[in-house]
Order: sequence, then structure tokens, then C-alpha cells
Amino acid sequence: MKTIDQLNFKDKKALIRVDFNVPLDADFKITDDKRMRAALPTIKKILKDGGSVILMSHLGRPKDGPTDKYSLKHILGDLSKMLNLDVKFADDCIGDSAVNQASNLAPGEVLLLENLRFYKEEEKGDVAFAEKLSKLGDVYVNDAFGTAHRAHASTSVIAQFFPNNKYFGYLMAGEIANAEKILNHAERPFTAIMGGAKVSDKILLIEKLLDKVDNIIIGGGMAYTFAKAQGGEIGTSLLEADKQALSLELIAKAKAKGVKLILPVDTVIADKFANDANKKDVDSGHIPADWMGLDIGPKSIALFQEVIKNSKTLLWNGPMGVFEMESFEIGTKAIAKAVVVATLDNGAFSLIGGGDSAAAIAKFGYEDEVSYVSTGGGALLEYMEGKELPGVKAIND
Ligand SMILES: Nc1ncnc2c1ncn2[C@@H]1O[C@H](COP(=O)(O)OP(=O)(O)O)[C@@H](O)[C@H]1O
Ligand SMILES: O=C(OP(=O)(O)O)[C@H](O)COP(=O)(O)O
Repeated sequence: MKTIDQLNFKDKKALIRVDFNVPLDADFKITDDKRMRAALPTIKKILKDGGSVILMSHLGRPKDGPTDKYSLKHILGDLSKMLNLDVKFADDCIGDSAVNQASNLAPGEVLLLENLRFYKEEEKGDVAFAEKLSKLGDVYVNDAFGTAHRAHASTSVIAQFFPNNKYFGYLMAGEIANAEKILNHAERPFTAIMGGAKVSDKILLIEKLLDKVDNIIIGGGMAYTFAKAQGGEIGTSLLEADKQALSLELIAKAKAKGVKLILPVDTVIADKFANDANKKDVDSGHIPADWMGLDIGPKSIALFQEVIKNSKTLLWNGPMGVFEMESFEIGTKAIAKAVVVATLDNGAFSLIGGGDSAAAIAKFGYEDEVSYVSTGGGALLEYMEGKELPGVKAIND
């Protein structure tokens, strides 16, 4: 793998694609800076070598050109603090002023470019736009794992302008190594824990995992489609009616492959979608009309904990319930804790993937007690599904 370790960046200008697509609150304060922190080792190595750094990223999904709300200037202060230096800012990512600022950059200096998606050419993968970006640096580094599943100008098309000068940053290399470890070198028993809102987002991954895992635990909103398909009553819980047949197929496939597919046996129900709802525990498939399942119940927690405790490899993607509400975080928190215990006490390798699962782990303060928390949501899912990510391919080719 071509990583930045293979080059001394002295007097070089490194053009780094990072994923600084971080969540901001109404006052433009960053609510989770994990993706920024994760890119620091790459930036620091290049500066330490005596190089300079030009950072390019997108933020959000702006549709109408430059928009204050989506300006990367909002993260400049935090980035400067993290690097302990004054990061310069270019209010455009191409054009004369960006070119001048980049060419005047001295070794040890960092320049952050304005949001790439202020140009529609970025998402279109426009070659001329990619070429303009490429003029800003001598070496191209891709460290934007969270965006590696996009074939955009800055993530993949640009690489053709650096045929002999393109490298993976440390974050990319680490993400790929951990995903590979799970996919190809998993110690057994290997348990996947799947949750989140929709079956449809995870079908391909579940199918792929059936060839790899010993156990697959299914919780969260997607479990109700399975319960309904098996003839249960699910009230007003999340349902993907058109995925019921597929749920039964997945159950049958798991059985045929000798994989234990474990569904919740009980569920916490609520009379409305709110933290202050009335709630009670019922067995799966016995939800009264007008009630909805918002978390796994205590019997499911115990059942899942037992499987997790005995696992040597754990992949967790998707919360067990609506963990954003305190009343319905108990299942997700208990499963997170079980993953931590397996990691620390049983020496299991645990990888947490997906934006909401990572947010849940951070919310409970367990980030440093699992083996690896991926910065990728969609990118990790696609990697695990076996797809070649455009951002990875562009460097490997
Ligand atoms: N029983 C449920 N009913 C409604 N929403 C749920 C339920 N369980 C989990 N969710 C929601 O699913 C969302 C996360 O799903 P998803 O995006 O698939 O996860 P990830 O980002 O980790 O892949 C969370 O916002 C959570 O509140
Ligand atoms: O946040 C991201 O992906 P994610 O929501 O899958 O974690 C990436 O920055 C990619 O953003 P995009 O989904 O707007 O292309």
C-alpha cells in the first residue's frame, strides 16, 4: 500500500483531501470533531518532514454554490487549535487567489481551502476542475475515508494528475487495515451486530456477512420488519413492508450456512415517539396497535450480551434503539458496554462503523475502550460489501 511513510515531504506542498464534513450546531460550533482529529497524524507527519499542507474538503451538501452555512471557515479556529498553529484560509478552492496562497506557503504552514462542493463540478467528477485543483500541490494525499465511496473530482479524478505522486494518508491506511482484518482475518467466533433504522440500507452487508460470521445479531428499527414477516404484531413500529420476504430469505440463508441469526425476543414499546412517552416491555411480535417499539428489551439484552461476551471478533453497525432519547438508550448502551467488556476482558477485536453507532459510542464515553471506531458511514458499508471504493482505487491504480 502506498502510504505517506514512503516519502519525505521536505519542501513539498502536499495537497490533502480530508473529510472535514463535521456536524455543526446552529451557532456553527462543531458537535463532533472526530473526523478532524483523525486526520491530524497525516498533517503532522508532513509538517514535521518540512513540507507544507493544503487541505481540501467538502462540508454538507450545498446545492446553490457558495453558502455561508456551508463555509469551511467555521472550522478554521478549531483546526488551528488542534494543530497549534495559525491555519490560513482561502475563500475559494480554485482560482488565482487560491493558487497564490498555495504557492506562497512556506514549509510548516497549512492552508485550508473553501468547500469543494461550492462547485457542482466536484460531485460531477469534472476533469478540468480536478486539474485546476491539482495545480495547488506537488503531491496528492487522500486521507478522506468517509468520502472514499464517492467518485468525485477531489477524491478520485484528481489522482490522474499525480501518476507518481499519490499516497494514502494514515487515516485511510488505518481504516483499510482494520476493515481488511475484519473481512479476511477475523478470529472466531465472529459476531456482527446490526441495527439502525432500515433493513434496506444493510441488506447487501448482511448477505455478505453471512459468508463470514458465526453469529449475526439484528436489533434496532430493522428488527420489526423481521418480526412482522414472521407473523408478529408490531403496532406502529418501523416497517419496510416490501422487505418482509427478503427478511425471511435472510433467516433461511443464515440457517443454511450454519450462521446463528439472533433477533430480539422482547422490546420496549412507547405510546408516542418522544422521550416522555409511556413505555413498557413486551415480547417481540406482541406490540399492541398504536404502540411502537423503540428499543430492545431486557431479555434481548441478556441474550445478546451472552453471544457478544464469547466472541473474538465484533463488528457493530447501527444502534439497538432510538438512543438519541434517554428513555430508549438502554439497549444500545448495554450492547456498547458488552462490546467494551469483550474487548477488554476477552481480547476481542471490535470495530464500530456507521455515523450513528460511532455517535452512540462517543455519547457513552466508550470510544477508547473498543478496538477501532471507523470515521466512515456509507464508505465503510460499501467497503465491507466488497465494493472497490473510488478513493482507494484512484491511489492503487
Ligand atoms: N426502533 C427504532 N425506531 C425508530 N428508529 C430507530 C429505532 N432503532 C434505531 N433507530 C434509529 O436508527 C438511526 C440510526 O440508523 P442508521 O443510520 O442505520 O445507523 P448507522 O449510522 O450507525 O449506520 C438512529 O437515528 C436511531 O434513532
Ligand atoms: O458524512 C459522510 O458520509 P456518511 O454520512 O456516510 O458518514 C461523508 O462526508 C460523505 O458525505 P456525502 O454522503 O454527502 O457524500
